[in-house]
Amino acid sequence: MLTIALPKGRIAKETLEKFEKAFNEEFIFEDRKLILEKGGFRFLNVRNQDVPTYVMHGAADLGVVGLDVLEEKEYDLIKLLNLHLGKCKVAFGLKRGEELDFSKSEIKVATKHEKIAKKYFEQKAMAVEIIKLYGSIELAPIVGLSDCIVDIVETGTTMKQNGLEVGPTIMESSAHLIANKNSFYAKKEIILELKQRLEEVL
Ligand SMILES: Nc1ncnc2c1ncn2[C@@H]1O[C@H](COP(=O)(O)OP(=O)(O)OP(=O)(O)O)[C@@H](O)[C@H]1O
Ligand SMILES: O=P(O)(O)OC[C@H]1O[C@H](OP(=O)(O)OP(=O)(O)O)[C@H](O)[C@@H]1O
Repeated sequence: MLTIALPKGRIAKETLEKFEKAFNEEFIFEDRKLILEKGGFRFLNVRNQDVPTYVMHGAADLGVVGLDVLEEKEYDLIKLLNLHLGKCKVAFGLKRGEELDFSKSEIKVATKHEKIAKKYFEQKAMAVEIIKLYGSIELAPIVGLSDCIVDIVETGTTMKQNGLEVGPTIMESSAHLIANKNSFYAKKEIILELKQRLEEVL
């Protein structure tokens, strides 16, 4: 049986809709149940950021997750299919009217995306202090916690309403179907069949 980790939260609804179309059946995790069995597949209801962890450890063969989370986890997983949902970018946010002061000996960056931010500054050979936050990232430069932020931008409204401007983009993101490498080679036929079913409803 193939096990697929599906994300809770922001991209849950659109993800379930894709699977509903592909399977031509309703997909509902009843009440507090975290497992759903459908058409010979087992679906897991997990936190968005935990999806790659389940797939990496082989507890799920496949998963659906945003590229931003995948990049942040740095796991060696197969990207099978772009589902073209949950579209956003990971970008800098700066106080309106300000620019990054590259002459500073160390730039303070508040972010949920620690590794993505660190890699960006490493490539530019710039010293950076990463301040890990778990939400409300846009507050950080306004109250002097950091010089800038690296965060998800979808419409840009949150930055705008908090006195920030969207700066350079680090990466574009959308939800992808991902696979565990061993599962992919061991269960290639069924995985490719599922991929095709999803492709047909995109
Ligand atoms: N405006 C947005 N804000 C946040 N994520 C967005 C937005 N637009 C699209 N996304 C995508 O949706 C994914 C899910 O976001 P969500 O807020 O549900 O989870 P999370 O906070 O990253 O994870 P968790 O629930 O595990 O803490 C993100 O990883 C990103 O790829
Ligand atoms: O560009 P926008 O359309 O305004 O969307 C971007 C905002 O949405 C996300 O926040 P979320 O709602 O997940 O809150 P949190 O990060 O504070 O948990 C993200 O971290 C940004 O703050």
